[in-house]
Amino acid sequence: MLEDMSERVIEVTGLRRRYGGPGPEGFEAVRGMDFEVRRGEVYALLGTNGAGKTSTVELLEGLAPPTAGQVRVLGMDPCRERGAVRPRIGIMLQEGGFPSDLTVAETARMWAGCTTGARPVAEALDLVDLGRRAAVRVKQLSGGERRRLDLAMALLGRPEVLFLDEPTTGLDPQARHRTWELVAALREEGTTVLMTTHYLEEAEALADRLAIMREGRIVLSGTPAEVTAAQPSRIRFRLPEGMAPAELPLDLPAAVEGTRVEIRTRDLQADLTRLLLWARDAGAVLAGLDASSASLEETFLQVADGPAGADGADGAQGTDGTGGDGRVERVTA
Ligand SMILES: Nc1ncnc2c1ncn2[C@@H]1O[C@H](COP(=O)(O)OP(=O)(O)OP(=O)(O)O)[C@@H](O)[C@H]1O
Repeated sequence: MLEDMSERVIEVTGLRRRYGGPGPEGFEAVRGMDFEVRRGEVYALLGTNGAGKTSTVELLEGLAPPTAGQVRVLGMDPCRERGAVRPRIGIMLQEGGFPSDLTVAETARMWAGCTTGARPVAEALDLVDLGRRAAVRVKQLSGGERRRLDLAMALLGRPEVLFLDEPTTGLDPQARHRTWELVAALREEGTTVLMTTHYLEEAEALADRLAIMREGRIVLSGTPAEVTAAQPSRIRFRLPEGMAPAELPLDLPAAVEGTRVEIRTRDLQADLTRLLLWARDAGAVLAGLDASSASLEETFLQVADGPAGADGADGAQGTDGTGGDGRVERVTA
C-alpha cells in the first residue's frame, strides 16, 4: 500500500502542560504549542535546558494528558486511545531504565514479548551495533551502549512514528553518526520521527523541519534553511592597506575592529555584489574575504535564550541585528 506522505501524523494545537496544580506553587512547562509533522518527516525540537521539550514529547507519547489543547498521533488521542496508538509508535525516553541484571538479549526478548509484530531480537540489536554485546548484562554496558539499547527497543515494533528524546546524548562520535544513518534510513522507509536534541549539527543533519523552543513555546520553526535565513549573513574581510573605515561604501555600514571588517546583511548576494564592484572600481584588495549564511548554532544562540515574547509566536523578529525592512544596519564588534 502506498503511504500518503502528506498525511499529518502528529498534530498539536494549543498544547499546554502544567505541573503541580493551578496555584503559584505550580509551573507551566508547555505554554501553547502548535505544530504538525507529516508522514515520513523528521521533526526536531530544540531548546535550552528546561525549555519544555521532554514535557511536550511525553504528551505526544501519551504518557500524560495535556492541561489544555489537543494532541493527535495517527489521528488519535495518544493518552485516551493509548491501546490503539501504542503498538504503532516507538518511544526512546531520555532515561530508559531497563532491569540491570538482565543481559542485553534477555532484555530484548522480554521487550519483544510485550511488542506487537516485533522484529527478530537479533535484527533489532544489529541495527544499533549491539549484536556482539547480546550476552552482556545491562549494568555492564557503557552509557552510550545503554542509549543504543534504548533505541533498539524503540525500534522493535517497526514503529510508524518514532519518538527520540536526546537519542545520541552520551554516544561517541562514531556511534552518533551510525545513529544518524539509522534515522535517515528509517525516514527513507517512511517512518515519521519526532526528536529532541541539544546537538545542532544533529538537527541540521537529520531534521526536515525543526522548532526552537523557549520557555514552553515555539519561538522559531521551519526547515533548517528557513530557520537560519531568519538571521543575517556575514561578509568578512580585512581593511585594504592604507584605507580608512570611512572609505568603505557608505551604504554598507560595517563593524571594524583593527583591520577586521564585518558586514551583516539580509541580502547576501546583492550586498556582496555591490562590495565586489566597489572594490574593483576602487582597486581595493579585500584580503581574507569570506561570505557566509548564519549557522543554526548562531540562530539558536540568538533566539533560544532570554525571556519569551508576550505570545512567543514570532521570536525571530527583532533578534537578527538587521532593520525591520531587512536592510543591514551597523553592528558593534
Ligand atoms: N514533574 C515535574 N514537576 C514540576 N516541574 C517539572 C516536572 N518535570 C519538568 N518540570 C519543569 O518543567 C520545565 C521543562 O522541563 P523539560 O524536562 O520538559 O525541559 P527540557 O526542554 O526537556 O529540558 P532538558 O533539555 O534539560 O531535557 C523545567 O523547568 C522543569 O523543571
